[in-house]
Amino acid sequence: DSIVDDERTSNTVAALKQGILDNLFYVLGKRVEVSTDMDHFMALAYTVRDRILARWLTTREDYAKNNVRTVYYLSAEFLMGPYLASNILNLGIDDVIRQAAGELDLDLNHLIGQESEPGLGNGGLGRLAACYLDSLATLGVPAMGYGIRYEFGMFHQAIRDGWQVELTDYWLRYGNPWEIRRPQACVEVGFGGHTQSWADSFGEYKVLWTPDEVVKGVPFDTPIVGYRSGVANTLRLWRSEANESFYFDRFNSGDYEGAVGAKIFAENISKVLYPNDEEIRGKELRLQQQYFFTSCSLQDMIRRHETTGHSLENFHEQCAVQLNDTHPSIGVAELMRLLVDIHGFGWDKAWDITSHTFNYTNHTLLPEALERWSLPMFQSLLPRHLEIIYEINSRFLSLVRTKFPNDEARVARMSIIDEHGERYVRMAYLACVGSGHINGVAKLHTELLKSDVLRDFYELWPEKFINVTNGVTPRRWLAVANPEQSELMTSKIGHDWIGDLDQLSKLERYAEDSAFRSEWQGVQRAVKVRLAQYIAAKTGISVDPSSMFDAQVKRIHEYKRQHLNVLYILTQYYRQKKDPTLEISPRTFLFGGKAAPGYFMAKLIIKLITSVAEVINSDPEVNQHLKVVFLPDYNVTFGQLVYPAADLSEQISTAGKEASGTGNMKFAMNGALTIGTLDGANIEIRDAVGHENFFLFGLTAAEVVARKAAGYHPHQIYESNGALREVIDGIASGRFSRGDGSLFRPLVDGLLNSDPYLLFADYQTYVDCQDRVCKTYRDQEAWSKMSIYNAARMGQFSSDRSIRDYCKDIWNITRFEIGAGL
Ligand SMILES: CCc1ccc([C@H](C)CC(=O)N[C@@H]2O[C@H](CO)[C@@H](O)[C@H](O)[C@H]2O)cc1
Repeated sequence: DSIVDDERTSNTVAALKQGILDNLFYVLGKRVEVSTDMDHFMALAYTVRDRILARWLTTREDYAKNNVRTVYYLSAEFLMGPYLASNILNLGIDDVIRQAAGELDLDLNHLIGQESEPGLGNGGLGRLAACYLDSLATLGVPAMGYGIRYEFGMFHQAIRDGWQVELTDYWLRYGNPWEIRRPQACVEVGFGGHTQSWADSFGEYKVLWTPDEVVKGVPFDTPIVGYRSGVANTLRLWRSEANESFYFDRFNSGDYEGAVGAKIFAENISKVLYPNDEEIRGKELRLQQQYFFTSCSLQDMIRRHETTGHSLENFHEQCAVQLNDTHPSIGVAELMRLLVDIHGFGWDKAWDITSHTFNYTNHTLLPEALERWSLPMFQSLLPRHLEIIYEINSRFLSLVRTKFPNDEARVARMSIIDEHGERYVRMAYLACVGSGHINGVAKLHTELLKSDVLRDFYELWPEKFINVTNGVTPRRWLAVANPEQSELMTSKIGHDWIGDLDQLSKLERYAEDSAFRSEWQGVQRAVKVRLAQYIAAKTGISVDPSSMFDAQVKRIHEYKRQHLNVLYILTQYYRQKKDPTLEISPRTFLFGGKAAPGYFMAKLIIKLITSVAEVINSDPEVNQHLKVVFLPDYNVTFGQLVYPAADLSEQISTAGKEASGTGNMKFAMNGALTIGTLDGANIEIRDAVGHENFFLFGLTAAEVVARKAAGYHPHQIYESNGALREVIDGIASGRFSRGDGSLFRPLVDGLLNSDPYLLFADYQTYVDCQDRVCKTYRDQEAWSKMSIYNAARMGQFSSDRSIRDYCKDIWNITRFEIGAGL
C-alpha cells in the first residue's frame, strides 16, 4: 500500500526489533531479562499497532478531506477474535516480523497464542460483523463499526462430568493493546423519566424528555486495517460509565444510595454480553444495552457530520447505517428524537432523513428470536421513544389502509404494536418501516422472509427487499488459519487470491493432477496432526489423524440438529457391536459449541454427546473405528484450528431454519466436503462446488412445511425403522448414561411425541448419505479431487463479494482508494 513508514515504523527487521524492545521498556516498563510471554506479546502487539497508526490517521484525514459517504455498521456483537496474526498479514509484514522476533529468541506463533480473544459475540451474527469489517477496510470502503465494549464477553465453556459449565470471560485482565480510549468523544444517554409537551409560539408541537438516569458513553477505538489496502477503518465500542455531575449532585446532597445506585446502574449497562443466541429473554438490561450503544453512535455520527461542515439536511446522503438484526433498531426512533426534539426538524423532513439512512439485515426466521419489548417496560425505560413509535406506527398504518383498503386484519398484523397480551413493540416491524432496504443473508432465507415472516411488508414494499448472501474473510479463515494450504495454493496460482478469492478457480485444473492431489493430501494430513495434538492437550483423548475428521462446530440448538448427528453415530455403533468384523472406515466425530445458559435441551444435547463419547471411546470393540470428541470452549481461535483440519463438514439443520450459516463456507474453503440439507447457504455452496461434490440429504424447506401441515407423527417412523428404534431405545435405556434411563427422557420423549425439527423424517436419508460418505472416503484420490474442487469454487463466499453487493445494492457506495480521491 502507498503509506510511507518513517524510521520508527519502517518494516525492516532492525526497526521491528527496536520497536519490540522500545515498547517493552517504554510502554510496559519491563527489561527483557524479567519479561514474561504476556509482556512479549504486548510489546509485539504495540509494535504492530505502531505500524497501523499512520494508516489510521491518513485514512481519517482522507475521508474528511474528501467528505466521503460512510457506512456505519451497528451491531450489538462483534466477534473479532485475536488481532495479532491477521494484523500482521494485512500489513504484509509476516516474514520480517517473524525474523525480528526470532532474532530476539521470541517464537512468533507462541506469542500469537498469548492473546485472549475479545469474545464480544455469540456466534454467526457477531462473527459476520467482524468479517465484514475486514472486507470494508480491504476494499477501501469508508466505514465504522459501532458496538458495545462488554467488560465480560461470551462465557468460557468447561465440561464437568459431561455437562456444560459457564465461566466468566475476563478478556481485559491483561489490558487490550489494540484499543485507544477516547474520553473527549464521550456522549450522554438518558433513561426513564417523563416527557412534557407544549405548543411553541409558532404553534409547533414541542416535547421535552426529562430522563431520571443519565449515563456517560465513553468510546474505545480499535483500528481495522485492510489487507494490503493502506486503509484502516475504526471499530468504536462504547463503555457506559457514571456521569460525574449526575453522580456528585446526589453524593453532595447526602443521597449516597442514590449516588452509588447511579454509578452501578451506569456501569452495569456495558458489563456483560447476553449469551443468548436465537432466543429473546426480554430482560430490561438488554434493552438498555441496545438503546445505550445506538444512541451513543447516532449522537456521534451527527456530531461528526456537523463538525465536517455538513448540515443535517443531507445526513442520509453522507451516512448509510446498517442495522445488524433488530438489536440496534431502536435507532429508528432515536434518530427521529434527535432530529425533531434536539435539532428542531419537522416530522416529515426528519422521517425522510431517517427512512433513507437505515437499512435492516434479518438473520433469523425463528419466531422466538424476533425481538419484541413489552409496552410497560418500554414506557418506563424509553417514554419519549414510545411516543415517537406510536406516531411512526399511526402514519404507517394509514399508509397500509390506503394501499390495502378494508383489510383491518392486515393492519393489525402489520402494526408495530402487537395488541395481544400486555402488548408489545415488534422491533422487526419498526426496522422494516424505518429502513430503505431489508435483506436476508442467503437466497432461500430472503425468499422465506418474503413469503412468510415478513410477507405483508414484502407485499407493501417489494422494492425494499434484497438478498445479500453471507461471506467470510479469506484472510483469517484461510491465509491465517491454514498457512499450509495457502502456501500450496500460492505456489500454483500466486497470492492474489487472498485479496481476490475468485482467483481460486485457477486451482480447478490441479484437481485432475495426481501430483498436486498428493501435495493436497499431505497438507491436509499436517493440519489434522496439529488438531490431534490440540485435542490431546485439551481433552486427553488421542484421535487418529488418518481417520476421517467429521466436524460439527456451531452453537448448540435443536434446529442445528447436533442430536441427529448422534443418532447416526449410534447407528454405526450398533452396526459395529453387532458385527465386530464389519469394516467401518475409521471416523472421528468432532463436536464444539456453546449452549445458551438457560437453554435446557441444548445443554442436554451436550450431555448426550459427552455420554456417548464416554461409552464409545472406552469400548475396544468400536473405538478403533469410532471416536467421539466434544471440544470445550468453541470460539474464533478454536475455529481457526478446526475448519482447516476437517474432512467432512456437518451442515444438517432442518431445511428452512438456518438463515445462512458461515461455518459451512469456512469448511468448504479449506477443502472439507459438506454433508448437508438444502438449507441456508448450503444450497448456494452446492450449486457453486458442483452437486457431485456435495453430500445432500433430507427434506427441502417446502417439504418440511408440507410434512408438518399434513400431520407429522414421528412415533410411526420410530416403529417402522428398526435401526432408529434400536438407537432411541438404547438412549432411553440408560445404556449411555451409566444406567440412568431418566436422564435423556426429555430428549427421547420430545423426539417420539413431536420432533419439531423432523430428525426422524430425515434419519434414514441422513444415514444413507453418511454411508455414501464412507464409501467415497475410501477412495482418497476421488475424495481429494472433490476437496480441491470445493476449495477452488468458493470464491463467491468471500465477505469481499458480500460487501461489494451491499455497496452496489444497498449503500450506493463506490470504492475509495486512499489518496486517489473520489
Ligand atoms: C435476542 C437474542 C438473539 C441473539 C442473536 C441472534 C442472532 C440473529 C443469531 C445469529 O447469530 N443468527 C445467525 O446469523 C448468521 C449470520 O447471518 C447466519 O449465518 C446464521 O444462519 C444465523 O443463525 C438472534 C437473537
